[in-house]
Amino acid sequence: MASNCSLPFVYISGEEVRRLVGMAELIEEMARGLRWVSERDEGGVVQPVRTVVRVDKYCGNLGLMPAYSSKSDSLGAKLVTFYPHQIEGVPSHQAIVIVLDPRTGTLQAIVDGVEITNMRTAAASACAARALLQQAPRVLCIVGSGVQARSHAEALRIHHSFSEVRIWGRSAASAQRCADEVRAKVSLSLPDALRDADVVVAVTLATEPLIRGEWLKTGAVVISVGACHSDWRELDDDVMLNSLVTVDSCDAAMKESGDIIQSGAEIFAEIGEVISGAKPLPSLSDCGKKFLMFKSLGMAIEDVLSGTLIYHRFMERQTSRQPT
Ligand SMILES: NC(=O)C1=CN([C@@H]2O[C@H](COP(=O)(O)OP(=O)(O)OC[C@H]3O[C@@H](n4cnc5c(N)ncnc54)[C@H](O)[C@@H]3O)[C@@H](O)[C@H]2O)C=CC1
Ligand SMILES: O=C([O-])C1=[NH+]CCC1
Repeated sequence: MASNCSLPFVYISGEEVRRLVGMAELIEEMARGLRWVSERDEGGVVQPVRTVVRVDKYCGNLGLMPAYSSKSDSLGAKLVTFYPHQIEGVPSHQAIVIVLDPRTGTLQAIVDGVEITNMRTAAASACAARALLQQAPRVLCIVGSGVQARSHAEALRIHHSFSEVRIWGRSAASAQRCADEVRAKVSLSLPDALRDADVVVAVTLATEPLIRGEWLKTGAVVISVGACHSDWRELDDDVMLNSLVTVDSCDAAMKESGDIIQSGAEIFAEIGEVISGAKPLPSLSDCGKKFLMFKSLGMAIEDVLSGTLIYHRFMERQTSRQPT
């Protein structure tokens, strides 16, 4: 705890986050969190829908995301900024997660929130893919080539072995860099990238519909991670109205998801209800739909469960290194 020893709390960097927690275990942690959220009072999660402070002068946003879980006894909050038109070299999303002692309210840790956001978002998507896929998938298409594209390529491969992973990005050079890093192929045209894909992950900063239903294979699982404002879109009405729609949180979706609000698509369930078995998936032909989709907006509980797990790991390591 060298650099932290004079503070009553610890600071945990992004590099340490990566060392302390793996994607596979975070997937299971997110599955618990998603289930608890959907169990309402019984699940013991308290989390208001994110408050977003708009910084219109700079086209930025500051999200405030507090949460408590009585089941895991975790209390904390994330502060996240997202600046879609970011300047070169500055990440579009920056964050810190604070971990508090739920018994006293005392600050225990400030954890780098960038790495937590990257990992927990992809881990939640991997839970959703596992819950929604009806058969083993072959082709994964990732639309977008930023940091979430990379973490999703890692997380989705944990439970599924894709024979092909495709990346499409607005900039061919950035798509190529991303594809090289994650061992995937670049597709230069979006319809080609989507053709016959079993799983489609949309991780862009698009504000207008980008993915069209006519380009998707019937039965595709679509995971939409971007478009977190009521006036932003990533998917067209054809995708939305022909999908069996699941979300991380109904309350958040009805406030923040432009794709859901503007298309008028009905929400079938929260993904936690599918994971727990409370809402079994109907067959697509029975419900007259073509696609299954998960709309992820990101929830505070995902950050607080991750931050608490990382904090406990960090403290265990410190204790085991203390001279006796
Ligand atoms: N649901 C959740 O829990 C979370 C969602 N997000 C969202 O995921 C998305 C991706 O985030 P990051 O990878 O961190 O961002 P990033 O800045 O690293 O990457 C964004 C990608 O979107 C592309 N892009 C920007 N505008 C576009 C457009 N009009 N059409 C097509 N592509 C476009 C960029 O070229 C880049 O490849 C964002 O919308 C972000 O807000 C991020 C964190 C958590
Ligand atoms: O959950 C999250 O951290 C975010 N969701 C959209 C932008 C950031």
